[in-house]
Amino acid sequence: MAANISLLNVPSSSSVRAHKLQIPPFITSSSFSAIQNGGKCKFSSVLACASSNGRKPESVDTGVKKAEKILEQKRRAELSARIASGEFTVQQSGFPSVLRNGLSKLGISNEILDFLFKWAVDLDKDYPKIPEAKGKISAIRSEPFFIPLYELYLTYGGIFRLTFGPKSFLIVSDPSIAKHILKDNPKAYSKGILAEILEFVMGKGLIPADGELWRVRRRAIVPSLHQKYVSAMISLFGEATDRLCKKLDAASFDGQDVEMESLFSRLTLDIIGKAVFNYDFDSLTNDTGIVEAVYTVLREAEDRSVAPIPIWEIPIWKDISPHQKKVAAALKLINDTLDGLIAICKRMVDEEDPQFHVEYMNEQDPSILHFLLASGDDVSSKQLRDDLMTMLIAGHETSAAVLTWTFYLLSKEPIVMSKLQNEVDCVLGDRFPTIEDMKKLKYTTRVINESLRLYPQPPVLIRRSLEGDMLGKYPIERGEDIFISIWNLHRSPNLWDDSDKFIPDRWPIDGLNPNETNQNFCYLPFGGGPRKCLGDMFASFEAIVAVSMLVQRFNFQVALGAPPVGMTTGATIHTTEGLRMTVTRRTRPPIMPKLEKTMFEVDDESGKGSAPEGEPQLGPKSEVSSANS
Ligand code: HEM
Repeated sequence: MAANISLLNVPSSSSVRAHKLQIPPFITSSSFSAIQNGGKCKFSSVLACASSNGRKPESVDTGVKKAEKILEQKRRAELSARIASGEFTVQQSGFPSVLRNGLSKLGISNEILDFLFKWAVDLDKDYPKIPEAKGKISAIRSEPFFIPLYELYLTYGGIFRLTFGPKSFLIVSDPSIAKHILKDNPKAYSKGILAEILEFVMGKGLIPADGELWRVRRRAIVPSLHQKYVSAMISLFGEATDRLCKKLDAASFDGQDVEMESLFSRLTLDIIGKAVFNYDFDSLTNDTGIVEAVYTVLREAEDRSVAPIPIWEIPIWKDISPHQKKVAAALKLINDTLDGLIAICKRMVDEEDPQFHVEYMNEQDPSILHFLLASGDDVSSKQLRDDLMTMLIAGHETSAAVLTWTFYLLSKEPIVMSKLQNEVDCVLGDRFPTIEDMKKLKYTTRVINESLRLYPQPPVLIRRSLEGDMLGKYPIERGEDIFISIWNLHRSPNLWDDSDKFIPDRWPIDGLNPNETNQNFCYLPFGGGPRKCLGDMFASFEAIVAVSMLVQRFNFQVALGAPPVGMTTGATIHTTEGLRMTVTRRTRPPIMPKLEKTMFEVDDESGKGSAPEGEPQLGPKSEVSSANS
């Protein structure tokens, strides 16, 4: 997560979500308090209709596509007109942070620099100014926040300042600036608002943690996701997906439609529970107290992120509010469960006297928790719990969202679907996928690469500058809140041909697996630099296994009469009203095995699987826009 926080796909609440606020969980300022979501995304490329996936005659599909296009053009024209009319007004700002940077490097404290530079602002007139968009709250009402940011990006470019009343944010959509923040100078940035919001649930877990604590925890956790562990996870993914298939089988037999988003949320919860701390939520089968508790906490994180007043911080409130009491009870249940699992695992490790080595794995319990304890990880139970909770959230909602949007996209492109099914039939026939199949399921991987391009989870990354820095040609000062819009990077018409279209073939089938490095930071579904997602290979394989097994066995169509599939967001992108599909059993596929080349390789020193890096492949346009120019 998501910033893979999110939080937010609570199966029972998709209709509630539709009416939730549309700002990310990290924007808590009261200046945003008035932002309300009208409930439907107007971005027409995500409107689905029951006629997709070849269900109705071609002419209806074409008509719908035309209507969508017209709506999209109209919406864009309206926003452009508002920008032109001055609803967003360009202003100038900037700070002499080059000088400040130099003084900082000489060891002058930030307090002194802050004092000095209050008086020095006027000296800064020679520096270029970051374009500034002044926003009205109404401008981003009724849409997921990253959609208006996209429109503003088209107007203001790869870096601009967005000011709402007293609050201002830098919006970065330029690959070279994103690279600078994430990879070249990451020490100058913290997780900022994100850490503040997530504290109640993740504590000092790996996502919100900064500085030395983050370094120590990352060094301890990364080795646990070694190649052997990830390979062992393939059967876990397969077994969990098989349970989902059984559910779909029953629904298809009964002629019932299914809401796929909530099922994917349960699938990935079951997987991550086993993978991280060997706990079987079994949420695909049961609604136990602990599953409900997990969703209560996730929902609370979302609610807190958009609440106008942090009412939960009022000491007495949490004791008298029934809702806050429920949240506290849910958190306690999860924490107690995690403490219990840690205690059980500690006993197991004590009894087994493990011969610890780099690819250590307990066959009965291959979980990350077991690895950490066996490694002698010297950490408090509270820190361990925070890390486990962080991975639970990070690896749950992100993966669920990827599967949801992949099936949504597939439902709109029957040709892609049949090509995908063809590959799966050839590679798998009717058996479960194995680790060897991961490199053979090339088109499946491309489908997921492309889905991650169009629906990045999360759509923005959050940072706060810890010192003055240069972003492109612009100086910035300490304390700037920054959103790196992955959505904008992934959909930029300057960077991609047919940027809004779902074209898995844009990624050469025998090319390298695309990642931020070989795509020059135009494509960064797992972030980049030292804080890159550590579950990238885990998540990629999880998606490949789930997608391949599902399309191997079923055909999927958006259900007739299903509500349009709009977007809403916490940190990952959710649908507004779920993804209702009609699922039908496929006839047994023929078995035609073949295919050879490797798409994923083992990552060097970390021992963690990762996509290989290399020269840029076809994907983004070769021209990379830059705010430096
Ligand atoms: C498709 C699924 C996933 C996506 C799209 C995804 C995406 C991301 C992204 C973009 C980041 C960088 C955040 C930032 O720089 O602010 C991140 C970080 C992280 N992810 Fe993932 N993630 C996924 C699955 C997972 C899984 C399965 C796990 C755990 C097994 C995981 C654990 C983490 C952790 C712990 C971090 C924080 C790393 C750090 O700050 O050092 N993610 N993820």
